[in-house]
Amino acid sequence: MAESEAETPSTPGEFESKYFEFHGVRLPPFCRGKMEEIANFPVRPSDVWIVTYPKSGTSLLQEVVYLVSQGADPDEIGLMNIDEQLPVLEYPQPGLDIIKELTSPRLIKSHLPYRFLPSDLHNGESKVIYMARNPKDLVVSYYQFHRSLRTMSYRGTFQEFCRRFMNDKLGYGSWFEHVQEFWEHRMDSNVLFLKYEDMHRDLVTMVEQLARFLGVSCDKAQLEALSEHCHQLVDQCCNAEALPVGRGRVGLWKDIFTVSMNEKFDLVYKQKMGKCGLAFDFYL
Ligand SMILES: Nc1ncnc2c1ncn2[C@@H]1O[C@H](COP(=O)(O)O)[C@@H](OP(=O)(O)O)[C@H]1O
Ligand SMILES: CCc1ccc(OS(=O)(=O)O)cc1
Repeated sequence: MAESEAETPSTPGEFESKYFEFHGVRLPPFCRGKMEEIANFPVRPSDVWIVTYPKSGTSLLQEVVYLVSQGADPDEIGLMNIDEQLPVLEYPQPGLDIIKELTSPRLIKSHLPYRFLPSDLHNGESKVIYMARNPKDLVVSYYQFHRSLRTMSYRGTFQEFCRRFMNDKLGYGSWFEHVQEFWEHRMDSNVLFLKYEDMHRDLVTMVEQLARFLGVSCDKAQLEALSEHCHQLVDQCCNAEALPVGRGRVGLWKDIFTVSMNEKFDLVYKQKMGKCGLAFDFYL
């Protein structure tokens, strides 16, 4: 989705006008007119859905899920266009009609909040993997993404962007509601709730969890090989020489947040996350 730098700056008004409100949630323009069709989208028992708030490590998770479920080689994954294999439900391309016709088993991604997903998913019709990322690294990542996206051409400061995030005024709505809604469904038999930081902290346990959830049977040696392959995928991004140092690492927010911004953020975090019991690693 990332596009090149915009030539014309986007004023706050222009930026606002790019979104639309759906049941009180700010959604990107490409979701307009298809929310009802999405609610009625036919889900299959063999589907695997990957759901995240944007910039939660969706690409990495899709590679790991693909590897665990299909047993593919990590080098092969690097060469193929994996995004083509795992469409995003609400994106204009390939679109709902094409996704409906894909052969089983389908792997489908979405950034939509739980309540806007196909109602079949609420009825436990297929497996849903949700991944959450600590909101400080996420907001930095989402800001960088908005700066590089021509259609959004965001030219505000990080401070202003962070304020929008804390006030739930970004595309796909409130991060706080997004994660808490899924957290409330973490015990549903068709839901697996994961955290991005755990991919960096304890990938082996995550691979085990994924294999169990997806019904992939493997012995200890196979599990070790799978985990080793998944490590390669994490390294390909976070230690890639071509990328800015430390992309995707946990705790990079510390270089961007000011002390006062951090204090304000912690206050909002405490207010909005309340006593939900969901905790994140902000450093590793
Ligand atoms: N193997 C991988 N491939 C792509 N992105 C990865 C990755 N490992 C970690 N990431 C990180 O995941 C974030 C993007 O999330 P998403 O895939 O949901 O858009 C980026 O964070 P940063 O912007 O903090 O570097 C990116 O660096
Ligand atoms: C701000 C609009 C937008 C567009 C696309 C997104 O998804 S992704 O991060 O490229 O997967 C998120 C937000």
